[in-house]
Amino acid sequence: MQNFMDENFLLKNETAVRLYHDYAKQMPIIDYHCHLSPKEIYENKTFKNITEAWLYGDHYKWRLMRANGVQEEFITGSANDYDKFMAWAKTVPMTIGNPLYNWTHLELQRFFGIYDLLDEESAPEIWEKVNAQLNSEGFGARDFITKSNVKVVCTTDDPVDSLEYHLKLKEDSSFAVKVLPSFRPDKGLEINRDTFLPWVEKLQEVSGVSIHSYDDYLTALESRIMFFHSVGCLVSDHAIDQMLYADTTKEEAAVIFSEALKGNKVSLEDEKKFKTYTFKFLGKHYAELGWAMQLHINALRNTNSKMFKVLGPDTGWDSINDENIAKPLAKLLDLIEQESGLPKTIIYSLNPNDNNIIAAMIGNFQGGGVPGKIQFGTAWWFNDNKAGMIEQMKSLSNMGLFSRFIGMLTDSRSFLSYTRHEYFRRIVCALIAEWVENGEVPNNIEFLGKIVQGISYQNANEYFGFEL
Ligand SMILES: O=C(O)[C@@H](O)[C@H](O)[C@H](O)C(=O)CO
Repeated sequence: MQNFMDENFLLKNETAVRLYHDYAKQMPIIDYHCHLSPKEIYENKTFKNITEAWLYGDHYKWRLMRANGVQEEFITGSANDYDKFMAWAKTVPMTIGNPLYNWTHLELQRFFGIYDLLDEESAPEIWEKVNAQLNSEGFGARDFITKSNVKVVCTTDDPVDSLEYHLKLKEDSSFAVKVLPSFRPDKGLEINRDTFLPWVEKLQEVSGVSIHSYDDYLTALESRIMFFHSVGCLVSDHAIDQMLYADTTKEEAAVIFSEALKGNKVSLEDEKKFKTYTFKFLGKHYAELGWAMQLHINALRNTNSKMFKVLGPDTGWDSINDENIAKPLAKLLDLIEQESGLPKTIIYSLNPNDNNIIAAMIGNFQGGGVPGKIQFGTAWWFNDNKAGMIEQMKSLSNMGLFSRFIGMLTDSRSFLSYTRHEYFRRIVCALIAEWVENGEVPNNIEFLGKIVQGISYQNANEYFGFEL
């Protein structure tokens, strides 16, 4: 029986052990999609206690605490930080089988040198030990990033954002890590949401373009793309909760936009047309600038209306959508490919039933001399666990090139989440080692080690052009 989370955690045979310890472990991290605050990075935010670092924004933990019967007061409510930590500590033993059980202990091990199991009994001492470290030198936001050997962080940013802190970080030679914005124009595409018109107002203000027409709108969007590019942006990101497509023309999209500008809701068919044409426009500009375009498809967000009113988005009330994606996705990719050529594109679906659809789809649009140009994105959110990662990687390897996979990201709001890359790398090494043990893959450790280092780091460096 294997010891609990020792140095060979998840590594079931000698090949896996060698691949992880001799090849994967030392590779730097490129976190090309996360929700960290550039302000907190710039200010090297410190954390008064482990509750602030762990529980203030992590809806993954919040969901498990709720499932464990913890009252909301001890999750996002008015309880004090110690009581919230105790509520999480009581929940942790109940999370066995969930990745948070392992992530929690990995974070205690890697950042605080604590190898005890976290539970109600050990919590008081762990609270003291961790907080003593958090309140000492070297435990700020920047320190967690540099200690994790992170070379690039791509945050998620609204096109109307000033990028004030990215600009400040760019000028700060004391911090060698690249902190780059990602262009996430969701509010500018969701034409029927109440956020649309206020966002257009803000776009008008920050771009200096008076927006009276769809042409003006596209001009303003382009100006923000160029601004983001000037700050170092190389990635865009789109939450496509429902994959939509409709044949359309710029003239049709312009009429639809004008209707929305008057404050009118548009039909679903017109929403499809507006989104299709605007995506075509965006994809063209992404391709021209060498950006990668991320599509995060099939999330079912804010399902609990009562709690959405209280807590807002990204607070643990989302789940997996089951909208069909194949045809509208293929049509959109084909439209952009025909018109301007697709940008580098990374496709994620929150529904693992879409794994084979995406793994097959990406093969339809590879080319341009770019290895892995169209990527099947790593197991996302509810799939960010051992089974979900293995299933995604098996689909990819069954139909595409696993060796060209750009690998893991944290997608997190916590500075302690970089151990997710270790968790992922261990799973990659175990999967390849299983193929070796089965005689499916030659036991050439140098060759396999090179592939592991590609998936862990080098592929992403080359793919995004970070030039590290
Ligand atoms: O980018 C998204 O829309 C999701 O990743 C969302 O931010 C979600 O709250 C999340 O962080 C899942 O890991």
